[in-house]
Amino acid sequence: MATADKNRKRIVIKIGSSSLTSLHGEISRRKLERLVDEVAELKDNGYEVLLVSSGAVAAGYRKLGCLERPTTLPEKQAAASIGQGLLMEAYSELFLSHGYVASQILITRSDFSDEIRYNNARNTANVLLERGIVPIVNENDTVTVNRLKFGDNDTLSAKVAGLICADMLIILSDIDGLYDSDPRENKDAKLLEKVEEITPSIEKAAGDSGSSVGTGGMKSKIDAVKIAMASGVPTFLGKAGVPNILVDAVKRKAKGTYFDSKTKLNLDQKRQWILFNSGPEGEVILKKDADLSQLGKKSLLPSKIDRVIGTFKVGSVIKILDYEQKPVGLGVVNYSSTELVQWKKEELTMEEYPKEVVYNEDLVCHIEKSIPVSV
Ligand SMILES: Nc1ncnc2c1ncn2[C@@H]1O[C@H](COP(=O)(O)OP(=O)(O)O)[C@@H](O)[C@H]1O
Ligand SMILES: N[C@@H](CCC(=O)OP(=O)(O)O)C(=O)O
Repeated sequence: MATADKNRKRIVIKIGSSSLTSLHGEISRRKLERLVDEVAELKDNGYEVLLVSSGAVAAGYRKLGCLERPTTLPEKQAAASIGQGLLMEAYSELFLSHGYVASQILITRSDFSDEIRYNNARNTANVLLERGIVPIVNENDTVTVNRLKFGDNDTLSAKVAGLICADMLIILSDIDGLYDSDPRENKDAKLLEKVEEITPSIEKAAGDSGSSVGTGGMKSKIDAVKIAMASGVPTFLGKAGVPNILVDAVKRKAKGTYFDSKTKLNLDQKRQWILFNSGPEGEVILKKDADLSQLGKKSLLPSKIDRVIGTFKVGSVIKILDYEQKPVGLGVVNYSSTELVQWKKEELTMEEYPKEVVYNEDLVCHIEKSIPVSV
């Protein structure tokens, strides 16, 4: 996908809590320094870099008076409130020592489910990147509620990489890539150097748990990779702290796992927003004879709708279900649920409907089962 300045490659780097902390779960200055040195080297080589950094909770919990990383949401939020400032202070100082300015962007899931705020976030990031700043993104932990959290920064980093049309997403973790089974449980686990498709066996290999300081584990990294792949962003997963890992990763020489989509879904930004961020509000069920092969080629016509479920307004994102209620698409609807229900009752003819139910350009369809949808 194209970036704003074609000559400058755009890289998003995600670093997890476990790669920024000491054995006791507190932020390690040495690890932070090493990361910033490497990011600065990429900047020196002409790359635009956006960093998605975890670590707010880790940086703050001791000062909150907790002996260990807290587990309750209010305590984590309070720790993040202390730690985020400290983390940014350290990043700003370290980047300045290389002659680069760092900036902070805090995002919640609800910022991304609002299309206007989503687009604003892109505009802000674009200005910062084009002016040589290093934006540092984290979830706005202090205000998010469990139900509406990204929860882990892996998913957030993939959504941000799609948002700014990154040329590459680099996920740095405490492990040197994806293995064919959890290396903690199987010492013979093998590193997968190249992955073109997230198959069920890869999902199984990733399991579901992470380390004691990270929240995501390998599962959330694979979910993130699916989003990045669908958005056309090649992704690398490797170990933080390995010398030259960032420069080598962009040259495709680093040890780790490279994820390159074979299917090239390359969703445009509107469709990325619909699929990964919008949060559908209602559903329409298609008629039995609706030709599903036309979905995605043409706009969705009122005559294809059998039933309307739930309440939605003009401009909401709705799920499109086939006759057997299997999801076949998502799209921005041009009518409210009240209008659609009423008009169906009145048996309006096609000519009496002023427009299609969902325009083709506002519709994502044939959603591969493997892609996590924002529902
Ligand atoms: N198939 C797998 N390949 C690699 N790591 C795995 C796999 N399954 C589980 N893991 C575990 O996932 C951990 C990385 O996740 P996590 O601790 O959340 O990292 P981070 O803090 O970097 O987000 C690894 O340390 C590893 O123990
Ligand atoms: N937003 C949280 C990060 C959540 C988290 O732990 O993420 P990760 O380490 O990437 O699994 C923080 O800054 O502490």
